[in-house]
Amino acid sequence: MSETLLIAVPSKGRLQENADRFFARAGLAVKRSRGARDYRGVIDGVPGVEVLFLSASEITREIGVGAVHLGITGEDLVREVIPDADKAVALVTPLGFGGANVVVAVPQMWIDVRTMADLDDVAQGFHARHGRRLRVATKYVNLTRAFFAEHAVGDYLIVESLGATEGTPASGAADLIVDITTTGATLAANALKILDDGVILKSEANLVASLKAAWNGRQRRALKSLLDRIAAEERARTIREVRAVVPGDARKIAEGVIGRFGCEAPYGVEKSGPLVLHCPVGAIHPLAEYLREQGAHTVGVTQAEYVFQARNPLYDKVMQRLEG
Ligand SMILES: Nc1ncnc2c1ncn2[C@@H]1O[C@H](COP(=O)(O)OP(=O)(O)OP(=O)(O)O)[C@@H](O)[C@H]1O
Ligand SMILES: O=P(O)(O)OC[C@H]1O[C@H](OP(=O)(O)OP(=O)(O)O)[C@H](O)[C@@H]1O
Ligand SMILES: [Mg+2]
Repeated sequence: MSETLLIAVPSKGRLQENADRFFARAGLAVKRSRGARDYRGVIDGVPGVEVLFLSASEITREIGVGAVHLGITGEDLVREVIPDADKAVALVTPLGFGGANVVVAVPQMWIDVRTMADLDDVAQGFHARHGRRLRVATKYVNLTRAFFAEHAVGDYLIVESLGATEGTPASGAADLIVDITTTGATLAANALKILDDGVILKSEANLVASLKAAWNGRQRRALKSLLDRIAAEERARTIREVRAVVPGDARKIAEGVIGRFGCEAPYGVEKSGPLVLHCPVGAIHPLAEYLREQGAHTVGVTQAEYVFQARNPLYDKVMQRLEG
């Protein structure tokens, strides 16, 4: 393999646009090389990185065998496609898009079937009544097998489906399905309902690192350089910078709000202030209220573009998994 770090990025489908936006947010300009090799690209200003444009399912396979170092793909695909995924990959960070649940859904007409236990009852009597086993249409064969085994449902047959899975109960090709859903519109249009305990996985797009790939020093440095920008953007997005001047000892107030609101004082606090805090987005309003109760005249809140920290939790996570 070459010396470069290979990162696989969705080239089409519903993850592509969001993946482009994710890189842009982190200040990473992904450039497609022109000409015959335009399924490859580079990232401006980050040497030693090569980008591959693939479909989400191809990305997942490549990560699983260690043919690429990093990729963006759905957790559903990771768990379905990669054997022993927990050992083969590190989920570096969830990306906040591509959200979808993998679910067990049955015809709405099956009014007595609400849970996996009910489904087991149906499965057990099914062969005697119909002369064949219950059929489950899905492309998530491995997730289905594992989930049904967990619920001790054994008497069924998987019908592999590569598209229009939701239509198979109506067409008679299957009795129920396991598929991915976001809005539920496709299930509803096909008169299917999700079992009460039938959510197999809540998935979203992740930045995923392969633990099977060869990671030499140059590739690790390139990873650090990428994750440095990604972590700084993530930190900036999830906190707000809060400024205030309080009467009295600012260090005491800082101590209080750090415990109470989950804030940090990243630049330290002098006795005479001012307070500069990094606080979780959800804590901003109660914090602003509190600081005014403590005598602050004005509380300013801004969103940083990047917050670079000495330790990079994303890089550390990958290194721990590689070395552990
Ligand atoms: N409503 C949804 N339906 C399907 N996939 C979704 C949905 N929402 C998010 N996703 C994510 O997108 C992934 C699939 O993306 P997409 O269908 O665009 O590519 P793909 O299935 O890999 O393409 P192909 O099958 O052509 O190789 C899913 O595995 C899932 O992680
Ligand atoms: O719950 P909903 O919001 O209705 O979304 C779910 C549907 O979207 C996906 O199909 P997609 O459009 O990707 O077509 P595909 O089956 O060809 O991948 C998925 O396979 C479901 O059929
Ligand atoms: Mg699809």
